[in-house]
Amino acid sequence: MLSDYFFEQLQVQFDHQLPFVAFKKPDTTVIKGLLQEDDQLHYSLDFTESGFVFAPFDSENDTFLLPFENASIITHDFVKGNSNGPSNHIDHSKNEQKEFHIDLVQKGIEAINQGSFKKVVLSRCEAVETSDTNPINLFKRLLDTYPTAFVYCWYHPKVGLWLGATPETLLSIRGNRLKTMALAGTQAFEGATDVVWKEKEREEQQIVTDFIIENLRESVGRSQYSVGSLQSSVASVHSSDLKIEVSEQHTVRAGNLLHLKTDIELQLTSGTKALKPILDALHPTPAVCGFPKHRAKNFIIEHEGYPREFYAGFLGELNLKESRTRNTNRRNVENNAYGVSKTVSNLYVNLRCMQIKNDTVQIYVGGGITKDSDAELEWEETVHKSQIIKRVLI
Ligand SMILES: C=C(O[C@H]1C=CC=C(C(=O)O)[C@@H]1O)C(=O)O
Repeated sequence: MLSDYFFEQLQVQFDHQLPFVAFKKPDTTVIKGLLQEDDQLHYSLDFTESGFVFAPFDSENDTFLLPFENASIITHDFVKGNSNGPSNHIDHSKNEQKEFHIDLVQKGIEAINQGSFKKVVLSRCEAVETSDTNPINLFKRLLDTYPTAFVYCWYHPKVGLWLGATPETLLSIRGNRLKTMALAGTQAFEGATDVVWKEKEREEQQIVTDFIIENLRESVGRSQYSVGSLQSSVASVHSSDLKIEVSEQHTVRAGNLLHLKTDIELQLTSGTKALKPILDALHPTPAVCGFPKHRAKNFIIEHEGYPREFYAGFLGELNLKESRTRNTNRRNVENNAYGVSKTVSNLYVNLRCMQIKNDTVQIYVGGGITKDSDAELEWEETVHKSQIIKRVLI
């Protein structure tokens, strides 16, 4: 029984096989739903459109859009329910899966040793049987279990049904402020976050940070950056000399896992706001693909043995017009008359996700491979990651 009206509307939309997306951002308590009134497919061609974007791992494939102007927007205040907690789901990853993945990782390490690339992210897709594939129930369980993730449910009858709870932001732009992150390196969370990281994970994450800085520098403009400056005050920005602020590597928790993260921010100048060059330069980052990008991507497409589709793609609000009152100080009556309008994009990397197809759940999980990887441990890492989704299955 779906008692809540918000969730009932999603269910009706799904029953009528009409497109919708529902999502909650990590820093909010509001769940938003966009319900499209017909089943027409819309595309994003150059990221100038306005709507909820759903982009694949491989940018050669179509990027879909649920345009704001074609959707009814509904919202709901998130109140944590009691549907989280260990599920009854029995975890038996198949042996053939393990052999295939270990073999794949070994091939990746060989290619690295032969100088083909420095890092590659190798993944697998696991089909899991569950007694409840209702997307609205699964969405509710994801919301309850992962309150600090970007949690979503995306459906289009002509494309498919995807859900996830991702810890990774690809890009967030609010007005002139651009924020992103390098997230990589994994260990199991065992009660403490002040853990020691091995050189392998530090290097794997540093590759992502360096790639993002270098590609922002090229796509946004000439820049300089300083490590560890995010806490300090922002220096004044010269129009032709962008300053990229980069935090130290630090540990963050995502469900049963810990990752290494670096926050990266910069101020855009007018004339550098087109999203396409930035997204083309960044996506897919070495957190989900590898370095150098094209060689790693070719290796993935050739060897993984399944199409990633939207796993490791990105999704979120694109060019949303946000209006705010400039000044809430009652005495400053004159300024109250002016509203401030900003264009906002909040895009997330589609990780810790599942696709529901023919009443089966397909879980997508991967991990970064470097010269120091151990194939057995890389397999274990994907098992840990798969538990994030399995925890909401019954
Ligand atoms: C590719 C995935 O995670 C990425 C994000 C964080 C840590 C990762 C890692 O340790 O390999 C991956 O780069 C995934 O969850 O499928």
